[in-house]
Amino acid sequence: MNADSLDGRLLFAIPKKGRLYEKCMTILAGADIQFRRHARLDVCLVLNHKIALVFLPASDIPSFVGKGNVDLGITGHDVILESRMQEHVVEELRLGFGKCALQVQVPEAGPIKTVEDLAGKRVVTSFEVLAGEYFDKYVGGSVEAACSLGLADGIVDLVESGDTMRAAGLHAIATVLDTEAVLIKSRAPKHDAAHADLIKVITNRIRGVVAANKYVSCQYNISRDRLAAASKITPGHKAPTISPLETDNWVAVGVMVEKKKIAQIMDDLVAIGAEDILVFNLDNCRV
Ligand SMILES: Nc1ncnc2c1ncn2[C@@H]1O[C@H](COP(=O)(O)OP(=O)(O)OP(=O)(O)O)[C@@H](O)[C@H]1O
Ligand SMILES: O=P(O)(O)OC[C@H]1O[C@H](OP(=O)(O)OP(=O)(O)O)[C@H](O)[C@@H]1O
Repeated sequence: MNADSLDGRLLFAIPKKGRLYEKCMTILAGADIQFRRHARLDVCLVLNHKIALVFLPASDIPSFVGKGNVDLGITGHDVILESRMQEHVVEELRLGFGKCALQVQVPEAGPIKTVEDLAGKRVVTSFEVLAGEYFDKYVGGSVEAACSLGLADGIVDLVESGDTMRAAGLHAIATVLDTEAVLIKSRAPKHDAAHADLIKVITNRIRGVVAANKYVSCQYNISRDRLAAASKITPGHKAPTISPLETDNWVAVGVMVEKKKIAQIMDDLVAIGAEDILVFNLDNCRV
């Protein structure tokens, strides 16, 4: 591929490997961004849009986007702050995956119980900026946040399930930051005029895919006299869709519900007399 073939294309940076990679592939498929990535090539043309995907390490994406070398990117919120690019990028959309927390961890059975106990001690981390700022605030900068291996009294690292931390005999004593994957664009884009519309289209498509992962469609029957109670349990996105049934005083209700709340909501609906409760996953949506 020569540089000419990128002419006029929106450049979209995607993590080339690691924790965010697979989910990014799902998002791109959901947004109908079609491509064929040839082995080992880190730039690839999108077949059905004037876009080229640029596969980069997640940690390099904020500065590529911030400096306007690429137009859009997906990376972790933590990585943006760690590379001090928050002033240079706009976080357009939280993507609902890559959720984890940057935590201060110390040996479970050791003497250190609080962040203050780490004063004057040695902390190892690859998040020098975030850890450095955190310790400046809490223990007056006397903790050395060194990005190197070696004997340490504590570490600052990402925790999702906590398995890695527990396997190492550590436990968390403080959270520096909660993070998730985000869609970012440059605050000072080089090609904004030409690409602004395409950025809007892509952002809206991805917003639809993310919402479809977050919500389910729920449908149930209930007697009309209990409709007010039911509407409190499932208010819906704008309002519930109510359709009459061919039976006296019964209605069918259709609503969107947050996926993580659906089990409790079904319990609550059954408790007020709802019947025939059906729940459907969404493939895609615009809300
Ligand atoms: N356990 C995890 N659970 C959820 N998200 C994570 C987890 N670990 C990392 N992330 C997110 O993914 C981003 C990239 O992390 P990842 O470890 O996949 O990078 P990587 O490209 O493999 O880098 P490296 O292996 O060089 O550290 C992190 O900055 C964070 O936002
Ligand atoms: O709480 P957990 O679910 O165990 O996840 C936390 C681990 O995940 C990340 O590393 P990853 O496994 O992505 O590999 P890395 O060390 O190459 O970054 C992070 O650095 C932790 O080590």
